[in-house]
Amino acid sequence: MTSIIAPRCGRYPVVVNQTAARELVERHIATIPDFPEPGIVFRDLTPVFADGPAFHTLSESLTAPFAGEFDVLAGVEARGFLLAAAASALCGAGVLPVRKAGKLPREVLREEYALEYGTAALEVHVDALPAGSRVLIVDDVLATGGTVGAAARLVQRAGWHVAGISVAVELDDLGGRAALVEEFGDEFRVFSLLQY
Ligand SMILES: O=P(O)(O)OC[C@H]1O[C@H](OP(=O)(O)OP(=O)(O)O)[C@H](O)[C@@H]1O
Ligand SMILES: Nc1ncnc2[nH]cnc12
Repeated sequence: MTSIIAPRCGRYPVVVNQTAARELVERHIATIPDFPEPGIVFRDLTPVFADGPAFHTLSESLTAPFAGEFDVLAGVEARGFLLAAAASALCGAGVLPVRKAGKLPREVLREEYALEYGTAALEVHVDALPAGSRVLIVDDVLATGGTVGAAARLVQRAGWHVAGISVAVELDDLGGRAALVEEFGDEFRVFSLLQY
């Protein structure tokens, strides 16, 4: 059993039992074959978000392995927004919204990337954070790694530091972790609560 001490609102520690977290969250994940297109096995976390204890536990479990190592949580639109916002409220960190292209009103940096089912682009405001800010990137699913890889490149191009990547679900067969290691080496840790 792995237990991790994590800061809560910077004042007192909370112990996260990652084994219990894994079991609770896994019970609420729905698996949908052939969505959004034939051949894709979709891991749907909306039932996790709908269950108070499961969502709370998941949000704590994503930041616990990086306790003391980050200043801000980057949430990737759209599902990553939910996790970053919930986790930030629990640990006292701010949120950096990493948005799909064309949504942010001021000067942006943009990174294009490939998905398991398509291509997309992400953006951040170039002046969103002070130089050197330590940014923990959170998302629901790590599949090919295209999304969090693009988010990591944005963080680095903006002059911030990638404190790590933390996801609820890692799809092992899609090679996201290996792709991140190939691009970034061992610059930062990648944590996933569940693997399929
Ligand atoms: O590792 P990858 O191959 O990049 O895939 C993972 C990404 O795919 C999904 O987002 P999607 O782009 O479908 O957008 P959504 O959150 O708006 O549904 C998921 O929420 C991750 O962000
Ligand atoms: N198989 C999958 N399930 C849920 N989200 C995803 N994002 C990319 N691939 C996915």
